[in-house]
Amino acid sequence: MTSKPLHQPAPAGPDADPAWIAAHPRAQRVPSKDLALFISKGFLSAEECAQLIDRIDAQRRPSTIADHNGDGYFRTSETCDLDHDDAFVAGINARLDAFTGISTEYGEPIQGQRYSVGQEFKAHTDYFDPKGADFDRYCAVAGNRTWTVMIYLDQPTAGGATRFTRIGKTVQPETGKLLAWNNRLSSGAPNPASIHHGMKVRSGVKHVITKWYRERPWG
Ligand SMILES: O=C(O)CCC(=O)C(=O)O
Ligand SMILES: [Fe+2]
Repeated sequence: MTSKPLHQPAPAGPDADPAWIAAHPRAQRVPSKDLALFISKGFLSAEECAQLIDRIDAQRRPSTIADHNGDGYFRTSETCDLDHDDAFVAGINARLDAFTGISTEYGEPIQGQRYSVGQEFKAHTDYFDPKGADFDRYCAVAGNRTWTVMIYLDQPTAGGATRFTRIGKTVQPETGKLLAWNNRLSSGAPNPASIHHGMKVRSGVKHVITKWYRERPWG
């Protein structure tokens, strides 16, 4: 069943309003004074998740990271750039924009990530370090990342949780479950409390989609 969690019309501005997200009938805010983090179970149906998994498995490549720190095992998953000319993908993208209330031009294209047993993405932030060597390369045009939206497409039989290490919150993968968080402080500066770890899959496989919004229009 496809959920209809949104109240309309979406504001479609450059930034998300946490109060507006919190008002979605199926969104819950995780109690934390340091991070605006929301969970919405059943955002996608199992059928929609399966369709995305098929596309990710067909187009995956090794994942990469910015500001490489010398640890070749930091992010061992595979990544897929989903094709937004595909009407199904474009439809999911529009629903994520409607969930956040952010205007579509601020969004990067949705990516897929796939983790098999032993793969992980160690603790990191989704924003780019303004002092990092790769900042200009990734942020000169659109600015830094603002909000992250992520959806679990399946459930590994063991492992694969997302652990927000600074705020002490661990989220278990569940088919169709959406997470959304603000990577900035109210000042607009990056929020170090957004650090999170895509933990090792111990058994089974894990697929997610990730979408990041930017300070300025993308591309
Ligand atoms: O797979 C996860 O649980 C986290 C993924 C993630 O943090 C990312 O792709 O930036
Ligand atoms: Fe991340």
